[in-house]
Amino acid sequence: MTTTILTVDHVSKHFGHFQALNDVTFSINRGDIYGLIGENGAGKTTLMRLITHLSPLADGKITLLGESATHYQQALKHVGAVIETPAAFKKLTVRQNLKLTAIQHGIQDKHLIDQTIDFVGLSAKQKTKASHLSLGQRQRLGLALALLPQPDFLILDEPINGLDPSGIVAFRKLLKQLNQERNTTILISSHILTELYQVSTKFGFIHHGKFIKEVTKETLDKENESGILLGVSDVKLAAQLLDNDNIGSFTVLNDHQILIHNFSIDTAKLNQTLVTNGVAVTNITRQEGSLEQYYTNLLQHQGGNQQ
Ligand SMILES: Nc1ncnc2c1ncn2[C@@H]1O[C@H](COP(=O)(O)OP(=O)(O)OP(=O)(O)O)[C@@H](O)[C@H]1O
Repeated sequence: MTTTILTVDHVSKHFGHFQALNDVTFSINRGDIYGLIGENGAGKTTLMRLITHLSPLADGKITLLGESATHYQQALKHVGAVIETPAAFKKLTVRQNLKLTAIQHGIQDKHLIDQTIDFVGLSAKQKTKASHLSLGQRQRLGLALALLPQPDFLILDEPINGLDPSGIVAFRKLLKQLNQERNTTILISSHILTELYQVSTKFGFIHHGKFIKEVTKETLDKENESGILLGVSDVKLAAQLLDNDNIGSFTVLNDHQILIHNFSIDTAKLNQTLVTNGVAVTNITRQEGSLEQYYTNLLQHQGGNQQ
C-alpha cells in the first residue's frame, strides 16, 4: 500500500505583484526520493519554505503526513529540512549544535548524537565551532541537525552545493542508506542533474512557478531509451525467452536489437539463457539517456527558457 507523505494542492505564492508559484499540485509517496528540478528562480525554495512553514501559505492546501490544519506543527516534528543556509549556531561546536537540537526534540539517547556525527562524516570535527567549518562541512552539519530526530521525511534544498567529489559520493550513499534502511522519504532539489538522477526515484519539474511535469525514473529511462541494449541473432526467439524469463518490460528496436528497460538484470545469466537456447548474443551494453537531455527537451516544449 502506498502512503502519501505530502500533498501540495493548488498552491500559489505571491511576493507583492510577483507570482513565484502558480497553482502547483503534486504529491510524494512514502519511500520516494523525489528530485525537484527547475531553473534559478523557478520556485523550488519557495515551495520548500511553504511546506516547512518557514513562509506562510495563503493560496491552496498542503497536507503533510495526513495533517493540513491544526496538527500541521505536529506533523512537522517528523520532518527534517535543510533549506538554504543550514541552521547551525556558529559559536557552538558541531557536537554542541547536535546536543542543542537533541534537547529541543527531547532526545535522550546520547549514542544517537555520536551515530549521527559519524554518519555524516564529521567525527574529526565534532569539537570544531560551526563558524570554523568549511562550506561542505557546514552542509554536513546541517544534514546532521536535520537527521538527528530521525525524520520520516527529509527536505533538502541543494544539499550537494559545496561538497567535494568524494563528499558527493558519500552523500549519495548516505541518502540511499537512509531511504532503504530507515524508509525515509526525501524531497531534494539540485542543479547537478547527473547526481539527482542517481539518487531519485521520481522527478518533478517546476518552470516559472508552474509544476509542468512529473515522471518516475522508470518512465524517464523508457522515454530516454535507457536500459540494457541487447544485440542478438534472432530477436523473435530472444523476445520469447525474455518473456519466459519474466525479465520485465523491453522493446524490440529492430531485427537485431532489444532494449530491456531495467538496469538491474543479471546480464551474465541472461547471456547464458540466450546462448543455451540457440540465440547468438553480439553485444550487451548499457544505454543511458541523461536527465539533462530530458529536461532540455521538456523546456523546449515549454517554449524555451525565457524569463
Ligand atoms: N521574499 C521574497 N520576496 C520577493 N521575491 C521573492 C522572495 N522569495 C523568493 N522570491 C522570488 O521568487 C522566485 C522563486 O525563488 P526561489 O528561491 O523559490 O527559486 P529557486 O527555484 O529556489 O531558485 P534557485 O535554483 O536559484 O535557488 C524568484 O524570482 C525570487 O526572486
